[in-house]
Amino acid sequence: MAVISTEVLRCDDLYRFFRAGDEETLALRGVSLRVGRGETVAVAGPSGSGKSTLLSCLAGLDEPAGGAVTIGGEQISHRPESRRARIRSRRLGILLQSGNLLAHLNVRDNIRLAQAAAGRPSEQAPEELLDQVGLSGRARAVATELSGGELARAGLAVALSNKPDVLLADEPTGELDGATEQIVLDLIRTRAEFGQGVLVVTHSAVVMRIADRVIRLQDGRIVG
Ligand SMILES: Nc1ncnc2c1ncn2[C@@H]1O[C@H](COP(=O)(O)OP(=O)(O)OP(=O)(O)O)[C@@H](O)[C@H]1O
Repeated sequence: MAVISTEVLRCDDLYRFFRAGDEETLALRGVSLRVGRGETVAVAGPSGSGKSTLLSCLAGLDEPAGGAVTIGGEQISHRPESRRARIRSRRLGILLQSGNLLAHLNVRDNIRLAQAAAGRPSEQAPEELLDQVGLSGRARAVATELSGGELARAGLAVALSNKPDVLLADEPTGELDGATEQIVLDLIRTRAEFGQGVLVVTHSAVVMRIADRVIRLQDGRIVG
C-alpha cells in the first residue's frame, strides 16, 4: 500500500448534467475523491455510470455544473480554457481511448511538442521515453503506421513526457494483448513509485489489481 503524503488531485461534490431536448441526464451527482502522491486509484462501474464524464471533468476538458477540481493545489475547474490548457500541459498526463497523438506529427515530435507546451523542452529525450515503453525504433512513425498496442504505448510516452503530477487514463489496456498490457501496467506502477498520482478508469480486473484503491461509480455516485 502506497503512503499518501500529499494530495495531487482532488474533486469535491462534482455535478454534471446533460440535456437533450426535454430529457436530462445526471451524469455526476456529488462525486468527491482524492488521489495522493504516489497513489494509483482505479475508477470502475457499469456502462453509463459516469466514468468518462468524471475523467473529462478532472482533466478540465469538460466543466462540471457544480463542485471543484484541484490538481497539485491549483483549481482547474471554472477557469478560462486558456488557463485550463496551461494547467493540463504542465501538470497532467492524459491518456484517452480516442488516442492522444497528433496525426501529422511523428511519435518523437508529439513527445517534443508535449514537453514544449509544458515549458520543459529538454526534460527527457524522446528516445529514452520510447525505450521505456518498449518502442525504440518507432520514433519516426506517425499514428497510422502504428499497431493498436504500439499506439497505446506511444500515447503513454506522450502522456508521461511532461513529468505530470497526475496521470489520467481511460482504459489504458483496453485492446492490448497480455504482454503489452503488462508493459503498460508496469510503467504506470513505476510512475506511481516516482511520486506521481494515477487515476485510471477501467473495467479490467488486472488493472484494478495494480491499484491501491478501487472507487466504484453507479448512476453518477460513488457507491464503494
Ligand atoms: N454529451 C452527452 N450528451 C448527453 N448525455 C451524455 C453525454 N455524455 C454522457 N452522457 C450520459 O451521461 C451518462 C454517463 O456517461 P459516461 O460516458 O460518463 O459513462 P461511462 O461510465 O464512461 O460509460 P462507458 O463505460 O460505457 O464508457 C450516460 O447516461 C450517458 O448517456
